[in-house]
Amino acid sequence: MASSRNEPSERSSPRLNGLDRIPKPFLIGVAGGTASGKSSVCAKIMDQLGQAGVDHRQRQVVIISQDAFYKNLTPDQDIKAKRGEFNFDHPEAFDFDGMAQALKDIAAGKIVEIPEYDYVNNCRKDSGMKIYPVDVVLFEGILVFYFKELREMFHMKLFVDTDPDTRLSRRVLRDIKERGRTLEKILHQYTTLVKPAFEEFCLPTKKYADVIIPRGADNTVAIDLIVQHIQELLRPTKTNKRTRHNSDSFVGRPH
Ligand SMILES: Nc1ncnc2c1ncn2[C@@H]1O[C@H](COP(=O)(O)OP(=O)(O)O)[C@@H](O)[C@H]1O
Ligand SMILES: O=c1ccn([C@@H]2O[C@H](COP(=O)(O)O)[C@@H](O)[C@H]2O)c(=O)[nH]1
Repeated sequence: MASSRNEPSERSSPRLNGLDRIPKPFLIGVAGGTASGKSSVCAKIMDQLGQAGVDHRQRQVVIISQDAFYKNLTPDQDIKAKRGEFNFDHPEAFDFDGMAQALKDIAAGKIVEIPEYDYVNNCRKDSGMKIYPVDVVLFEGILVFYFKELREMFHMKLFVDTDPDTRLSRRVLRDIKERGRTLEKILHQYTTLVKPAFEEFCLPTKKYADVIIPRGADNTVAIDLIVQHIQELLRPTKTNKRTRHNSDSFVGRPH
């Protein structure tokens, strides 16, 4: 469960250019199918905002994965998960309340503890990640636009749109290398659960995106434009100097 405290920030680094005038973080949702490149796109955005090499306690941009909010499995579900038969792609698999509370606390400038997820053992790790007050939050996951309350909190919504064959081949390589899976189990889980759930729950949320990014992290033009746009939005001008609230976006486009 995410937890939060009203501790004062222990940091002294300067805020991102101009953000000292904007008290709330800029929340960006990044959705897309499995292995579409959501994490890679977020990493590139963070890099281009000049934050990649910065210590996590000093950072003004943070990436949070929705996967941190998978519910704990019951013993029966755990047995199914080990066989590749538990549906991790269904909205019910996520702790929606935990996600919403964490985002609200981050938006309120609190220090928040986010769980870390262990894909090998299908459970949360004992350790978590402390999120200090930041200027920009990139919240990525397959179903970040599925939950209305969550969706409406984002100031910018990106959908990473990568060809399904490419996604499957990347998922196979990644899950064998990093998530302790066998080819047989990956393909079984993909065809019976991941692909149908993508079509039912993830793909229909593409319509909520402000920007669709074809080819994911390879799309340097789209990423450059998004980074420029973020920097432009966050820079105070004579006309947008007023304080921004989540329900009072100064971004031109209505959601
Ligand atoms: N443009 C790319 N070219 C080659 N491999 C990529 C590319 N983008 C992502 N990958 C790889 O594909 C896998 C999934 O990418 P990732 O960014 O983690 O996707 P997601 O967060 O959507 O699951 C990772 O192993 C990553 O290194
Ligand atoms: O224990 C787990 C948790 C998740 N998954 C799969 O992960 C993807 C979501 O992560 P991406 O980084 O977006 O690919 C989802 O499709 C789940 O099926 C898992 O296999 N096991």
